[in-house]
Amino acid sequence: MTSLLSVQSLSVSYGPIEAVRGIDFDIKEGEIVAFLGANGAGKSSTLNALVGLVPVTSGKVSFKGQDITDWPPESLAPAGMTLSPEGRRVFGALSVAENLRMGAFSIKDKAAIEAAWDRVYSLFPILHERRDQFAGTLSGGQQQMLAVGRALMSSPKLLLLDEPSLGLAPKIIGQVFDLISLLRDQGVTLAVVEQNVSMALEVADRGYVLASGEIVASGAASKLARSDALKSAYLGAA
Ligand SMILES: Nc1ncnc2c1ncn2[C@@H]1O[C@H](COP(=O)(O)OP(=O)(O)OP(=O)(O)O)[C@@H](O)[C@H]1O
Repeated sequence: MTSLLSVQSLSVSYGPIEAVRGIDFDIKEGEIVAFLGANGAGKSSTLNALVGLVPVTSGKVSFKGQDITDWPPESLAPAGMTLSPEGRRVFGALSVAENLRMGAFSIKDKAAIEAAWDRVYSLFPILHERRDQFAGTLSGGQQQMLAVGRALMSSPKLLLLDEPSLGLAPKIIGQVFDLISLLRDQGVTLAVVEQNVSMALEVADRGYVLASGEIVASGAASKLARSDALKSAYLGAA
């Protein structure tokens, strides 16, 4: 399998804080890759740097064989990579349909936008039912569907999901992981940051464990699930 995304020596700093310290990883076409680690390990900073939401301090990011390091966020969706951010960040005062429309900002063709809406509504019929409702009035689970739906509007090749199950009821969490598998079956490659380690490793092919901005373990999900490095990363001992 060829690498869809290849990252070399990626570092991200916020002033004096080194959030990500020279990490290397790759994501192959068709994979689900989990990024795990305790709070503050650098997972969100990593995903945000991939889509240009925070600056890359040093290192190189290649997507589909092209150097995309330092590309601005608005050029990543048309290139085929989108992020569903932590905390959903839906626009509460806009309707469901308008939120989705924003995910298709780079699509000019009206028929293509309609097709994208149809695709998302067929994945999430509840969003179709509530398409004219303010997004702020949706439940947490529905807002999460909307955030994922918005990221899917540009038909990404690679979808980055930051904490998709955060704050959701246990019953809904299962649906989120079912969705991740379904999207992969539909040809989307996924990188998933998750605190729900066991469910993430059940659905993922591979994983990377971060601690203090470094990768401390990586490998097949089944192997990682049993690894001591994973346990130490959460106990803060890695
Ligand atoms: N905008 C910011 N300004 C300053 N420091 C930041 C900023 N964002 C993150 N950090 C710091 O960078 C480090 C890594 O944070 P990051 O959010 O990437 O970790 P994380 O693994 O995603 O954790 P969490 O699950 O809590 O989001 C932490 O020390 C955090 O406090």
